[in-house]
Amino acid sequence: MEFKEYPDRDLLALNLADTLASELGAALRHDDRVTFCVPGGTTPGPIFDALTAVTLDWDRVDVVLNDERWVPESSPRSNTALLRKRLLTGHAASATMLPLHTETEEPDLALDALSEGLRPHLPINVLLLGMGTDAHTASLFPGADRLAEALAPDAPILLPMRAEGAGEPRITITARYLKGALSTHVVIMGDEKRRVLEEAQGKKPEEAPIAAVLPNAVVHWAP
Ligand SMILES: O=C(O)[C@H](O)[C@@H](O)[C@H](O)[C@H](O)COP(=O)(O)O
Repeated sequence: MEFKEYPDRDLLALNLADTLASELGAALRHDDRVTFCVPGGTTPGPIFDALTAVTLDWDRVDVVLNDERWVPESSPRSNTALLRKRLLTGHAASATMLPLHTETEEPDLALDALSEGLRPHLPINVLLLGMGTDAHTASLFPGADRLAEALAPDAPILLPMRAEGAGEPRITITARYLKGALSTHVVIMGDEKRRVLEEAQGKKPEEAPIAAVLPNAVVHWAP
């Protein structure tokens, strides 16, 4: 794991957006299409804002969420809606969003169709992950009902996930396919998340799921 510390959140957002854009650019020189996998939640908005100002062959970029909350796109908790608003705009408006949500009542019913939609776009070229203060990443929550399956080496691409700390049911890319990414960045802000991340390094992914992706990750932190 590599740890990068920034003096403040604005500088983190600008520098990390720059790093992600140059990795996407390098991948685009090599491949016809490139998969960029990103978190929802509150942290990545300013990074997305900076990315939308970057000139890239966005029309050859496929964007997919790490995970989604099973709520309609009209909900303020919809990560899909966040992406449409903050990432698929400006220069990045020509990128393609690979869906991680459908209007079915439960994520379980949409799993096969969404997984088949993702399969041709794997492995992920550039992966950005967030982390919660319970050490979850994507929707790999400690204590979640299907965490063991999602951490298994033979896991399917997607699994539904229900956990106490998660609010609504979720759908998540499993650890196997997150770990298969060609480049991995984790973004965290604040002292509490830094402490949680440092402690997670000595723990098993069953206890602190972020530990599953840390060995190959660059962690970006600002106070
Ligand atoms: O849908 C989600 O909730 C995310 O994808 C999730 O894994 C997120 O990255 C962390 O919960 C951190 O969230 P914050 O950035 O809001 O702290």
